[in-house]
Amino acid sequence: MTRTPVNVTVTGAAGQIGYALLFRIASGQLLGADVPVKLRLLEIPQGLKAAEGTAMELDDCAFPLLRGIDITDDPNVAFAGANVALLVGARPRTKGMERGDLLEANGGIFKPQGKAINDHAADDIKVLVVGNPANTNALIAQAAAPDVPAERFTAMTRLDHNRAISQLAKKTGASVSDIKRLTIWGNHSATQYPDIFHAEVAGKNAAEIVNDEAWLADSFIPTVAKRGAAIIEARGASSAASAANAAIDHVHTWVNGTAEGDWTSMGIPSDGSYGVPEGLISSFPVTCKDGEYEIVQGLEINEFSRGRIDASVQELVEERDAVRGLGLI
Ligand SMILES: NC(=O)c1ccc[n+]([C@@H]2O[C@H](COP(=O)([O-])OP(=O)(O)OC[C@H]3O[C@@H](n4cnc5c(N)ncnc54)[C@H](O)[C@@H]3O)[C@@H](O)[C@H]2O)c1
Ligand SMILES: O=C(O)C[C@H](O)C(=O)O
Repeated sequence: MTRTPVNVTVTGAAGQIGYALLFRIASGQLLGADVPVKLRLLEIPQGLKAAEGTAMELDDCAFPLLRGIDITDDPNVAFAGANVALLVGARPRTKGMERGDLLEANGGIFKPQGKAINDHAADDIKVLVVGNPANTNALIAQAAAPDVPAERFTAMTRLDHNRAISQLAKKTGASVSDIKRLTIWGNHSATQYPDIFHAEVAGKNAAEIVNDEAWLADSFIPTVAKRGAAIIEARGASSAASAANAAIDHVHTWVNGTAEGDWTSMGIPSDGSYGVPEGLISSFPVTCKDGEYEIVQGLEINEFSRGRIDASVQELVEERDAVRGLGLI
């Protein structure tokens, strides 16, 4: 355990997801059981006291891998030397707020954070945006960081991916570990498309096993795509522990790789693959190896999938055009 600690910055550290996330990072679940970490917690001034309370609890866990905790409300300090940044803090939509207002308010958060990452983060920085609207917030941060390779900015669709695996496991009676090669395409929103046409259940094609297009269209896809709203309805607050779990999964897979024969879903800048306009941060099937990801190529996209991918991508185009109109990118 003589390794140099990895600097992990978490924004919105005093929020619900932050509370579910920080203990898992400090215990080694984000990067590995032999990787020491230093935490940098970024909050707004009103959140600093609660973040200090969480830091006290982190101390009280006596995690062997945790080598320090800094708390700040200054992005330039929070991202100094950051190797991994989890951008969780965002402005939620409140009553009477239009979509444009939400994008503008989040631009006020993600633009300066992108600039601070550009100016102060470590050369190997990897960024995961969790705060909604995650794909477009990632685009805003990325645009403000021209010196950082664009592919280091990613958005979280791993929660959707995990939700889809769980629903498919229930439907087929398989265990979740038997399900491979599932894909979330598009936006982390109700237009996302969870695709089982290339997925496998215990080595057999999932769509053939299910063999029920009505279930796909009327049950599976809406259940996965609207799960976030269903959790809010049930809990009175948005998903937190499952979102933190997905953030851990996303970064762990990015850093440590996908299993042989499997892939995962990540919101990443498009290279034009599968007809998704270049530069949009959209969810794709990806494999990861040696800290890099690659889009899975050559999948045949049937008519059922094509229309759904295009609809979600169209929403991303509209979000991109809106933030462009606001001068945020
Ligand atoms: N991508 C996904 O799958 C997914 C899933 C669940 C939730 N989310 C999103 O994650 C975000 C956080 O959710 P939560 O439940 O933790 O919310 P929360 O309101 O409990 O916490 C957000 C925290 O961010 C802080 N914050 C606000 N502006 C900040 C800034 N400029 N810098 C640093 N901190 C700031 C707030 O003070 C607050 O403590 C929301 O946008 C939510 O919609 C995304
Ligand atoms: O916070 C939300 O709007 C929902 C969240 O993105 C989720 O998917 O659970």
